[in-house]
Amino acid sequence: MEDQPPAKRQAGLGSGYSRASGGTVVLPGSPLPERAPQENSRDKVSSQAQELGLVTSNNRELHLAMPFEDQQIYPPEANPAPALVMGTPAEADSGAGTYNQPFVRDQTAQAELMERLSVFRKRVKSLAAANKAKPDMVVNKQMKHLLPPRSHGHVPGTAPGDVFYGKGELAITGVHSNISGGIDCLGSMPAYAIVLSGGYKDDDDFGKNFQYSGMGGRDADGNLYKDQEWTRGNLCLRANAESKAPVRVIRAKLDPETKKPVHTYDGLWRVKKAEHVAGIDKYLVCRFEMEAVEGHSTVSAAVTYRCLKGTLQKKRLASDNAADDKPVPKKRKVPTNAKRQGMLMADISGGLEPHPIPVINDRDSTGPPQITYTRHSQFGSKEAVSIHAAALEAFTTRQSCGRKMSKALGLDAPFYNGAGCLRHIEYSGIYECGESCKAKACKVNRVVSNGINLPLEVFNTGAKRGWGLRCQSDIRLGAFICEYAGVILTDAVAGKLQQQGQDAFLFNMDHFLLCHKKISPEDPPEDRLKLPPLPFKTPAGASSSITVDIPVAIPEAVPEQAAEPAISLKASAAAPQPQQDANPSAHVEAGAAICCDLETSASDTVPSEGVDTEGLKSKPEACIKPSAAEQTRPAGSGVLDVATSDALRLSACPKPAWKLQPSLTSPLHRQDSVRLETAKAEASHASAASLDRPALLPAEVADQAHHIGLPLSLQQDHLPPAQSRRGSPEPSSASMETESNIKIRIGMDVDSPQLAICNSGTAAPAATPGMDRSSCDGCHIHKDGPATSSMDIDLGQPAAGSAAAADAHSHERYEASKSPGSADALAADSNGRQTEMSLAAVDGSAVAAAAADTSGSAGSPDGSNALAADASPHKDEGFLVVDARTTGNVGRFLNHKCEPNCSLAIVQTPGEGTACSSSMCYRIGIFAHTYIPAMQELTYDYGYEVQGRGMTCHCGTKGCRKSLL
Ligand SMILES: C[S@@+](CC[C@H](N)C(=O)[O-])C[C@H]1O[C@@H](n2cnc3c(N)ncnc32)[C@H](O)[C@@H]1O
Repeated sequence: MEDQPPAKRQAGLGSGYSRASGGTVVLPGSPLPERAPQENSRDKVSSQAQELGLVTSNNRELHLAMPFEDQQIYPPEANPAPALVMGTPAEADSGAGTYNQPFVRDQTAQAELMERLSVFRKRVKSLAAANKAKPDMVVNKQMKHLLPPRSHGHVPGTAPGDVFYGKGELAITGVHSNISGGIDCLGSMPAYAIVLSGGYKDDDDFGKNFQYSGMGGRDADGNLYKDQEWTRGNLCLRANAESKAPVRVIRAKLDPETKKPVHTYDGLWRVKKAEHVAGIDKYLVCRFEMEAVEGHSTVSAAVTYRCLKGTLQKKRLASDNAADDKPVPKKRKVPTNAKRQGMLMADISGGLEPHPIPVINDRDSTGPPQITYTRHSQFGSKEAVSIHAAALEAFTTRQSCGRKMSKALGLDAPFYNGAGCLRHIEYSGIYECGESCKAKACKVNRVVSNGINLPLEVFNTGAKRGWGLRCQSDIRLGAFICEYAGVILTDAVAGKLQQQGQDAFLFNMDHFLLCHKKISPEDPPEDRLKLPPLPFKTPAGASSSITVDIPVAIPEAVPEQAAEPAISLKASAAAPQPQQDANPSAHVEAGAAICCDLETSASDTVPSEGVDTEGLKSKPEACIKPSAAEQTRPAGSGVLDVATSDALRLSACPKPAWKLQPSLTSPLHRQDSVRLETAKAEASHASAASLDRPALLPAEVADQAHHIGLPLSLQQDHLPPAQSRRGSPEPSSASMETESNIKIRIGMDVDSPQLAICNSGTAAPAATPGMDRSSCDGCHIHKDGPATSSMDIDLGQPAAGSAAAADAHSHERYEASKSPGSADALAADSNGRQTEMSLAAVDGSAVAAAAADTSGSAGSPDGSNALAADASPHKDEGFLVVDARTTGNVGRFLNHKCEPNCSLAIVQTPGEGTACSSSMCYRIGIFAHTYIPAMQELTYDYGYEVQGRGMTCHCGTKGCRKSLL
């Protein structure tokens, strides 16, 4: 290497040049850049060029484009630096070199190189004009004999920052001789050059250093399907690490205008570390940590990251944002020219998501869906904000660190594995960490917070489900898909939308409970859903509830004149009660049963306390019958003072289909009350016949209630065939009553209520007027035993033909609420069109108000007849609903399938980057609960398991329930 002043850098010229970021791109077939003749090499070059016909008409030689005019690593011209020193002979043999001197380009060699490149370009151009396939490969083969021998270090004549168009040009100049592979090497010698294209998941580019994954074991999409081995290129690169021989690095990126790859020679780099580690695809990867050789390298792509894909791009963007102190990724430039067939929009997110989300319709002429895209939910009202804030505050153990929080709650954290996938897909409550958590383990606990990381696309399903969502790549089990974002509304506002039939895009925030795998109550507790407690405790004045739609099994058809269903209460387990709880005037011994037989007739008068409680005390092992006066009311009701120990059983009478099996760990107190209400509604034959959908059985109701914090258990005694989980009820005759709706409200002043409540579901045999209680097999009352609680029993039955009766023909609403101050209440009632279970945190008065509210006009002041005439939709000011009708994200495009591939979880994340006014935020996360191959529609179970307004399900799965709300 001789001492030479650095060459004057020259920008690309001419009409055939397009600018790539930071440099000049020389395109094949374009006029080559011209420059003024140079004294030192022109004659020689010109004669050769003349020979080859590679000189311009004005006798000028051709040159490589010389980008990076603002290049820092070159010494200023005024102060020429010594030439490159290749180190000691030994080092030179190994290719190591010291590279301790600044770089200087060899101009003579540059001219020779340029000449060769010119020939190459000309030939490629002519072959391309003749439509020859892969002209660069062909010409490369033809000119192979002109290639210099492979060597380490800079190829004489090149300089960091030089731009080449295609691997053919890299090969013909000797910068990277392997025209098809990423690693240029021979045998087991240290590698000469690598191309960093950013196409592999395990690559990661941080500019001045990067991580390079080895060769082999990949399928056509770049996914690993087997372990990489220390052979061929991997072995050679490891030799670089051992010998310190530098590697030429070429970064590939797409030219933004031509969309064709542009290769930039980024100079010399060393392999700092070579290791065999588990990659993202779980197979072993040969991974190389690369670092730049100071003064001999540049970072051409660091400013654009266009060569990076997927997680790499996201990581780069994330680190960029962190550096810029911006919480959300930079807005991307949305590509405008759609290439894919049927692509209606290149990116429905308008650049807000890290990946473009195209809208594809290759089936018909339907236009793209019109929505205002939002990455995160926004609050629709101040009320929604305060309910949300109250729910958050309710977590007294709330800590800013999601990991600490989950520990405090005894949850099975960490929630995510190293690849950001849920460790258990049945998680339903997840606490993520924020930016303030600095621990390494906290950093992986930010999956929903980090946002969408999959190449999703909206597409026309063409299967009567409208638009749907799918992913262009395979999705791993437990991977986060997206959140369900929209405008957060209060239950009250959502109820109105629901009344107007505008509920297709409403998502109840506690709906997730139904979207999870249901586990039998017989399963041991440890196998059940791993749920965190939900916000029961609410600051005074605030109100929050969790609402779940729960359909209930439709009982057998009932003759029209059938009257009263019966309910029996039975204390089934004996255990000593604390003496202070004993009530000498009214108690029932543990193991006793209470049978309530209340006759009903049409009347608007609904006494709330009509049961002869004295009779209960004095007539053990007898059924209670209402007084003659009470028989005129439409629904029986009453209060029973019941002694119970640590278990209480409520069973249908006379032939129970389901039993209530509360297993109280704490004794009930005297002021506790259990209210049972039942109502029958008359339905037309048509309605009954249309009940083609099985309902959620009470066991599931209780099971789910258990999982949201009221641990319930149920026993199924006799399940009528008509009520099987997936079966359909028997159609009734025209004059039949089709169901019995039962409202149950249980209040307890205990800290850990454990109650099981179940709809008896046996209206037919129980609802015969004047039924002899002797048919109440096994119903008996014991007088003895401590009285520790009281029960209100309401058996409500709306008048035949009333609006309530007409509307409440197929659904029941279950509501569980707990007041912070006094009583926990669990109630089930009929609410007409909607069947719901809600877990509400309200103050004491709100409980009463809610009860009165749901009771409709026939409700008594104390709400005891809450069920009877209620035909209105959900009226409680409960929890929150996400409305994605017009404002939302891709979550709104996931359709329902009865056998879905995704499930949902409530995720509490830091409020950073969201519209949350508080520091934390509830979000609905959608996760893959199975491995999902690319392009398969992403779906979840909407959870509507009872027939609603008759929308037919078109999910097409084997287990389709045929209907969705
Ligand atoms: C949350 S949106 C899903 C996106 C919707 N497909 C679209 O085109 O925008 C819910 C609506 O999609 C339709 N849908 C979803 N799953 C369905 C299914 N399995 N069968 C029939 N329609 C379905 C229904 O119209 C439903 O009200």
